Amino acid sequence: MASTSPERVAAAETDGSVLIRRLEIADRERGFLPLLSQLSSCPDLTASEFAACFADLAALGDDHVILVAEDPAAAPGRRILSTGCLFVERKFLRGGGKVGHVEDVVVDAAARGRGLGLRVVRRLVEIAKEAGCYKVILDCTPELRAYYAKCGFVEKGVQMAVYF
Ligand SMILES: CC(=O)SCCNC(=O)CCNC(=O)[C@H](O)C(C)(C)COP(=O)(O)OP(=O)(O)OC[C@H]1O[C@@H](n2cnc3c(N)ncnc32)[C@H](O)[C@@H]1OP(=O)(O)O
Repeated sequence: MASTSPERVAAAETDGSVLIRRLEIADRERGFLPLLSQLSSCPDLTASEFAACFADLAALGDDHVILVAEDPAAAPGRRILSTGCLFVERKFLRGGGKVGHVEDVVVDAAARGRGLGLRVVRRLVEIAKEAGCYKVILDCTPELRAYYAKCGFVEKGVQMAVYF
């Protein structure tokens, strides 16, 4: 995840106004946590708590990729418009195969309907393919079936969970 990782994948792409790139530590000041709170509970982290979490995830290298979509023209604290995460799970199955898990996809409420969610998820799927994953999976609510179908996913199986 960290921009300092030697095995970092080249994730950046731009349409001229919004840049999609990997999460940077400075994104705490650009609205990353308030954006995540539009998806689920995401209490604020101090700068040092954020840095510690960033370092833990950065240690996973290209097995944990967090993308953000940044609008450099927006107000400084509201520049991160979208995010999504890819976790690469390594297996003994399939000759030491890899499975990509897409998690924590969210677009700022004011920026929805502009194709940002599609761009972020498609880029995550490309990264998973480039990493050698044989499939990419995710969990979502029934209401999001059509959105993820637009992103190239097909329905498969049933989600089960134990919450603590
Ligand atoms: C694995 C997970 O993380 S699941 C959690 C997903 N996140 C959330 O539910 C958080 C709240 N919602 C959001 O952040 C956004 O609404 C998202 C991420 C679901 C969609 O992001 P957007 O940027 O608005 O979607 P985007 O504009 O890229 O839409 C792409 C296509 O999907 C369609 N679409 C978008 N949202 C939906 C929806 N809820 N239901 C059906 N179709 C949808 C769009 O109409 C568009 O179709 P088109 O290309 O034919 O015009």
